[in-house]
Amino acid sequence: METFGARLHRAVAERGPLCVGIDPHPGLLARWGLSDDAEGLDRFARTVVDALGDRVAVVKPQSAFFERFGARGVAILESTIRQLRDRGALVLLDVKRGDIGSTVRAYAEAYLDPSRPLYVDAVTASPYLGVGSLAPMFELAAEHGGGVFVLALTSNPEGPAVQHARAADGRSVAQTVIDEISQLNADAQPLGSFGLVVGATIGDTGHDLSRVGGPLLAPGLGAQGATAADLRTVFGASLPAVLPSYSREVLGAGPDVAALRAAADRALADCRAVVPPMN
Ligand SMILES: O=C(O)c1cc(=O)[nH]c(=O)n1[C@@H]1O[C@H](COP(=O)(O)O)[C@@H](O)[C@H]1O
Repeated sequence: METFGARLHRAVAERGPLCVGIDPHPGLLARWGLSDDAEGLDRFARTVVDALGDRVAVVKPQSAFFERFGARGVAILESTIRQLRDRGALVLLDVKRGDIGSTVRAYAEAYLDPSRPLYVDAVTASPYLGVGSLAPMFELAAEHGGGVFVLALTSNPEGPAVQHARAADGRSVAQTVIDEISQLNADAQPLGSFGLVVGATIGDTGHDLSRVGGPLLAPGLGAQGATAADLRTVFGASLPAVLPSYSREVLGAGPDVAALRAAADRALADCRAVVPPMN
């Protein structure tokens, strides 16, 4: 079985270092001339799949925008995931799950067990109930070749109050998360399956990402104000592991399929200029 890290490494080599999010904000639905209902959501998601599913390495549906429409929205999420996988994109479901371990086990089954309807290649998870509480996710990911991206240093301005706080041993809370995830990737080649989320907006915070061994998802580009050039400041020597992620910046070019493709191509060109090939 090929690990998620190996599959991601290959996808980025073939398609380039880019993740595009599917975040159907009500404002974007309106700009695309779509209704703010399940039908509009379905059309939006299908358009993104048609435009980008066969060319972008990773597509990241944001679950919240599908859950807004209840069972119909989740059914559309299921079919969006299938369509993306059929077109060869890796699907990273942005759900930012985190809970006590026994409940995390159920989340892990929902997203990382290949027999389940919402099965995806990888999910986002929150470690702020303790990294150890996510163990069932790590176990199921390892068992089935999936991936988990754990929040470390998030792109929002509220993040540092929690993430930069000092743990008992003097490290920042985020650094403890970074170090624990690094251990999970020990010896993984060519890339570990356990990633971290580090916002492109955060500047140089002095955190040590040099031993992570897995992918570094970098949201916050475009709509939140960061540019590809900012990745240099945030990631320094760890740039080869960075997977830049854009949502509104690319989606705003729709609904025209050619315009969406051109926006993704521009984003990819900006990222290629900064992010060297993965080691
Ligand atoms: O895990 C994420 O993807 C994430 C982490 C983070 O620190 N900041 C962040 O913006 N995100 C997600 O990345 C997407 C950013 O969207 P845009 O600001 O439109 O590019 C949203 O779906 C956020 O939920």
